[in-house]
Amino acid sequence: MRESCMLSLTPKEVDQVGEYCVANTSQLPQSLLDHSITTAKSTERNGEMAGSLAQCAYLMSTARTQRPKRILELGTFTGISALAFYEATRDFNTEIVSLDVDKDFIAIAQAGFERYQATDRIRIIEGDCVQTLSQLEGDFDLIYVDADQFQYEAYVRLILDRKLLTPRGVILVDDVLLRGVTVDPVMSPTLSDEDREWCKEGAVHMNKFNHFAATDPRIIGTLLPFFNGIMHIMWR
Ligand SMILES: C[S@@+](CC[C@H](N)C(=O)[O-])C[C@H]1O[C@@H](n2cnc3c(N)ncnc32)[C@H](O)[C@@H]1O
Repeated sequence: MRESCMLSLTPKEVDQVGEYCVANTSQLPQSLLDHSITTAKSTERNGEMAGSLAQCAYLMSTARTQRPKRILELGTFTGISALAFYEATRDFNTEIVSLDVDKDFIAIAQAGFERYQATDRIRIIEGDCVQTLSQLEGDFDLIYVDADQFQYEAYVRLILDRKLLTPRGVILVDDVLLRGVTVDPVMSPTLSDEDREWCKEGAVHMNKFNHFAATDPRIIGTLLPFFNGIMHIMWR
């Protein structure tokens, strides 16, 4: 039984698999294809912080299944995941609220939303997520957590304590495996020393977060071993 193992790939092979997934995925909208190029050109390290097109397709399918009235995103970056939610929810008139602290990223995202005429349903709130979550009102059917990885537990605790998630809602928390370094500091041999140090620092917080998500009595947490690790959370 090895079906829970992630593929062991070199960075080049990861890109190849990503391209293959996109080529075999239905209807990725042109806005996302274009915005992924804009993101790669306008941010450091080829827009590495952005969700991949394959991951955007996964977010779109989840949003379509959930048929949400409201989506909350923590971590806008250049807006590609928010745009994915927007495209997926054209039939549901979903309101999308996206949080980020970085003015420069927000400006790129906002320009993209204007270019793709998505400003009618996407609203960005600028500020630190912990502060914004402490004041945000309303409830959300889908919450995507993709901001400061050191703060994940604080984010999800606030979401639960403040009942920002609807009774049948879903929280998706990105990057919880940190290229496998959350599991074992020597995993992913092709990681650079710099990236490994960063992942090792994050892993301390991520291990605490994953344990919290798996054991908090209010929720069911399921750690999914795809992309960079996704924690799927719903009310128990
Ligand atoms: C991984 S990126 C988000 C990627 C985006 N969801 C996508 O798929 O393209 C993380 C984002 O979180 C933002 N961020 C980091 N710390 C934050 C904080 N404390 N509060 C709000 N946003 C934060 C960063 O500015 C960055 O844009």
